[in-house]
Amino acid sequence: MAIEFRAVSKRYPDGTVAVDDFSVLMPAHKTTVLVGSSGSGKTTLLRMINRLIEPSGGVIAIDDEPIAERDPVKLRRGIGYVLQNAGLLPHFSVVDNIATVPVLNGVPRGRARERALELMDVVGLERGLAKRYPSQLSGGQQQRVGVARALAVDPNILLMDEPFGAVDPIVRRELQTETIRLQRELEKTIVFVTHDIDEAFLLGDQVVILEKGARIAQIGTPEQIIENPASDFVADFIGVERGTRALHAKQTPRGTVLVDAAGRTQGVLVEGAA
Ligand SMILES: Nc1ncnc2c1ncn2[C@@H]1O[C@H](COP(=O)(O)OP(=O)(O)OP(=O)(O)O)[C@@H](O)[C@H]1O
Repeated sequence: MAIEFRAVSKRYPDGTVAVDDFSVLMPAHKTTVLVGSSGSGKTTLLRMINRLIEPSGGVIAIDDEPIAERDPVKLRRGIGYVLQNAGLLPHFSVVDNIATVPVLNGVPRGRARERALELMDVVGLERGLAKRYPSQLSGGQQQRVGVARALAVDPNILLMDEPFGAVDPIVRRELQTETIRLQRELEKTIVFVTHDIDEAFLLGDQVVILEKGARIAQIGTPEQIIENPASDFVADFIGVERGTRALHAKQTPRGTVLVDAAGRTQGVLVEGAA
């Protein structure tokens, strides 16, 4: 399902303009990443898709149907939502956390639990963890439960708000890889919020770089943005002159290698490839 923002704005009651005239098409079955610094309006954009926040102006449409005309509860049934701290219910076991929403929707408990176990397989959680409580899981495992729970209603759309912000870098990398695998297998339309540009480039088919007021600094594939940053702001934000993206060629007896700004060799230059 494609999601389209048409001239959407959001002004909070205190006068803060969090989103100012935002228009973007998020294609079906692709991952769109919203990336920007703190306060740029990413979460506001995301939460307008499932109507946890109502826009002050403009239209948001899913497959061309404006969501303002849809019943919010029914709308949310088709949309999975994953949050940074996983948002699990502390007194519910893993399996019941995953099964909660289907049970609320009327699926018999036994059937919902069965499906929850299947979803544990999908997100790479051992079924042996099913009876544990969230506090008995690692941060990475909790996040996987959060993803399984979001998938439990079999949504076409998955909203992910900094889902891996609170886990350590190694687990984060694992979860990122899992997200790419899940996307390939399940073909959901994913909207992913992060302030980490590397995560954005890794996961995004389409990356939207935001400035304050959710103004679009650049939108494109990771390749388009890296190869042709639209402004000094974007060049600076994506770090074209720093870290792993600032590569220079170094000659070695066996050929040319590429070295990043920190002096680490990142790879070998293969002439004529790609
Ligand atoms: N309920 C609210 N009332 C007033 N202002 C708000 C409210 N919620 C968010 N804002 C403001 O709107 C702007 C955008 O906030 P939002 O949470 O969407 O940004 P964000 O890019 O997700 O930030 P972060 O990365 O820190 O989560 C900020 O200036 C924020 O202070």
